Amino acid sequence: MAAPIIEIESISKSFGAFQVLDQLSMQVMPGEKLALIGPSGSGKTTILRILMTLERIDGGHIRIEGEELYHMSKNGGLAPADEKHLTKMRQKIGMVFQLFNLFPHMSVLDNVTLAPILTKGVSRADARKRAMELLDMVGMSAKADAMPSQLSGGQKQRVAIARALALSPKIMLFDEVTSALDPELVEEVLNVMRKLAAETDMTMLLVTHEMGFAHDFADRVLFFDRGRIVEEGKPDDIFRHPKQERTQTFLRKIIAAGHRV
Ligand SMILES: Nc1ncnc2c1ncn2[C@@H]1O[C@H](COP(=O)(O)OP(=O)(O)OP(=O)(O)O)[C@@H](O)[C@H]1O
Repeated sequence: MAAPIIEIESISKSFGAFQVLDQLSMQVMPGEKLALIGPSGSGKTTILRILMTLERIDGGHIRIEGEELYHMSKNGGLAPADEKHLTKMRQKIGMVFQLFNLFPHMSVLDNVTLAPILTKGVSRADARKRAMELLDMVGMSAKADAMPSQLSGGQKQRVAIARALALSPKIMLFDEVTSALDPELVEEVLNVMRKLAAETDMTMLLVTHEMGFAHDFADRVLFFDRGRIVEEGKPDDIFRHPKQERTQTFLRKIIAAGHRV
């Protein structure tokens, strides 16, 4: 049996007195498509940010392909080891954020080529060639010379996906990537994600409030509440036959609000 690509072991994280994650453990297998669902504030986004080393952990272990992501630092506390290690680990993971985070003063093409040129030393010509392939894949090659301000939210998000893919990560993290979009733009972004799921063997972790999409997309769904995994299973088990009362209550509210699960 293959080894997990991500191993999270008893991690804890507090912001001041507020404990967001409480001894959380989970494993992700290579190529798995995972949906993280649950009420607001349950810690889903924090997990993605910790994997991306945008937040530190207070305790526990995270291993990516068997390699420790955080080490005990000289002044105590767990932190990414050093710049070199951090760069290497970060290249394994791409993240797409709710608010796109494109560089506003750079063209679409420059947004996508920047990281490979800067962090991997890829030549400008090679970076452009790869960027155009990726922009084509997300249906944005015609806008390669446009500036982000000239794009719709859905277009920006598709560029952000191409940019995250430019370092050829093995793991992609999607943090509520459609929640800032007008409803008519949601589907174009979800279609790109469907395509990625179908055509690549990347490991994908998705934090979402789109339960219908999570149901179609995921191999496994994790339901979070107050920094813990309350229930996990195949989408049909979680969405059609949730066992835990907290999962049932959460889904009842979603359905009552008129959403598909
Ligand atoms: N940098 C921070 N400083 C202080 N508190 C924070 C910080 N980041 C997150 N939090 C708090 O931690 C809790 C968990 O946040 P997180 O974003 O992980 O939840 P979530 O499950 O992703 O929620 P949502 O679905 O609303 O995005 C929230 O109460 C949030 O306010």
